[in-house]
Amino acid sequence: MTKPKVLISDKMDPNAAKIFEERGCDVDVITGETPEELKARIGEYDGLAIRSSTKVTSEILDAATNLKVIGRAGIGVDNVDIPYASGKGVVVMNTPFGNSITTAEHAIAMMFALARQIPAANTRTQAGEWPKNDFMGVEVTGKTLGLIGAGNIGSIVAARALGLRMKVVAYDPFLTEERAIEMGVEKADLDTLLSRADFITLHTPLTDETRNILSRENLAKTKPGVRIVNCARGGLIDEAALADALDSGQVAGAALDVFQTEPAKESPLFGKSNFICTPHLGASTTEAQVNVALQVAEQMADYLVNGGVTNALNMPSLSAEEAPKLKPYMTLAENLGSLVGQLAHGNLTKISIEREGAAAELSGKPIEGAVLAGLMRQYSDTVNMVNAPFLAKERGLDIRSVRHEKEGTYNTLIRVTVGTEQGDRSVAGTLFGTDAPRLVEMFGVGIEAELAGDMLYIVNLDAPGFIGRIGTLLGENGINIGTFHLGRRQAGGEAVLLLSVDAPIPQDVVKQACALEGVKVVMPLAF
Ligand SMILES: NC(=O)C1=CN([C@@H]2O[C@H](COP(=O)(O)OP(=O)(O)OC[C@H]3O[C@@H](n4cnc5c(N)ncnc54)[C@H](O)[C@@H]3O)[C@@H](O)[C@H]2O)C=CC1
Ligand SMILES: O=C(O)C(=O)COP(=O)(O)O
Repeated sequence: MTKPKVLISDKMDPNAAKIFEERGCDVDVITGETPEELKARIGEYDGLAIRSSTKVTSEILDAATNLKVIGRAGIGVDNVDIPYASGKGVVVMNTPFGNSITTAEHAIAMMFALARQIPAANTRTQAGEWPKNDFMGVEVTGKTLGLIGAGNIGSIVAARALGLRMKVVAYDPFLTEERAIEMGVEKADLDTLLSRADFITLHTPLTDETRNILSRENLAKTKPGVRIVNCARGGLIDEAALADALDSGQVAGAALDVFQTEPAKESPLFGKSNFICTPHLGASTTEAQVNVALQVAEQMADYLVNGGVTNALNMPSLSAEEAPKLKPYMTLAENLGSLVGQLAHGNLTKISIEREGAAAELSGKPIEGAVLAGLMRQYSDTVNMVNAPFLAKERGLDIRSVRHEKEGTYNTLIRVTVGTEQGDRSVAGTLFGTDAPRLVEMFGVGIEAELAGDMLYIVNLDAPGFIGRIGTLLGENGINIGTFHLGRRQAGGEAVLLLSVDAPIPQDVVKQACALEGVKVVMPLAF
């Protein structure tokens, strides 16, 4: 097997490259390339490891013809076009906790730097001025911290602020009352927070809802003399409005680690005496960089080498231990999806995926992804488990997943039922032993078959002589039959015939088979 190839395109702790190599990947570290250079190179790689500098746009993804996984050594993934990556079947992972303490500490450091004007005092002291009378600070003890975003980083900032004897008011639409009590913070709406906070720190991702959350209008609602810290994402604050608010004194000080446009080479904020900034250093500590580098390399290598999925933003998790156990189920699931997809001719409105017995104990999402991948392969060659659920939803397919803990006839079973214009159609399969996927039921008829290669599906009226006639027809056309599987509901009723053949069946042979007496359906299948 050729080794997966990974490109590290942003500055990353050397532990990342080491882990990739140890885990069986070839790795190149090439940082600081232009988008054109990256576009020209990316086609060679199975994995791309990044921080915030590399912008993974749709153009880059179009050129990334072999790419399977993007790993973000850090938290924010706004530099990756995730919907586009999902559409291309590329898994996007991040390391959601590795740098959160470090970033929370940076926010607290910025808050103190603002409260005591440390950067300006330092500059002027070192210039020989000794400006002791120019820097009157404020205490943080007893002050109110307004926390916008109370997730991983926000809650660490809250804990540190409580330790500093501050009061914490949090605005986060997803924060429950119980969690707020557990964190020791007061849950508030945004306007209340703005009117009460002496310090505001931001800890949300940049989304359509959070963009410009500190707009000109909202800055005007703040308590006069507020100090604002943003170590989350540029774009959360209207920078021009913030510059005006600093000039008017409405905002007494602002500290930004992140800017709307990065690298920020110019800004209306630069040069203001009550403004502090750092060049996106929130995650830049030795500890955090080792954490995220190790973690991203381990996660990506797991996926590329073993199929394990951790911390993916566009796919359910799957541990490296569970991945090998799931492998035969994934083949079964994909084949069942493919079978119903081929038989239903695309007229599908809904699909239900049932797991019974041992299959019910396994993660449902990967099995669901594999069924949908098999199903959606009728429409697109580039479909895989990552993009199949998105494509299925795009087509308006109603997807249901059901688990039955109790075993039925088989100790493990996957059943796929699709809703078509002609009514519901169901197929089911099991594993023989631990790793041999088998179809065991098709449209209510018991039939045992391995779904592989080229096959022919026939429904006919059960009558003597038919099997001989179909065998003769295929033989006369030079088609060799590999395996032969029969099933029927009752003697003399409808019978199902599933043949595996050594080559695809030509259309004219299909037509001849359709013309045979008693034949109702003839359909070539491929797996
Ligand atoms: N400056 C730096 O170097 C670093 C910046 N960050 C950034 O910090 C931010 C927060 O990271 P985490 O705490 O790990 O993320 P998280 O996902 O744990 O927390 C984000 C919180 O924001 C809340 N939220 C979402 N929409 C909101 C809205 N409209 N209003 C208020 N709250 C809302 C969510 O409910 C969630 O609780 C991210 O944008 C991340 O990219 C992270 C690491 C380093
Ligand atoms: O993890 C994050 O979200 C960060 O913003 C850190 O960015 P960086 O890896 O330092 O470019």
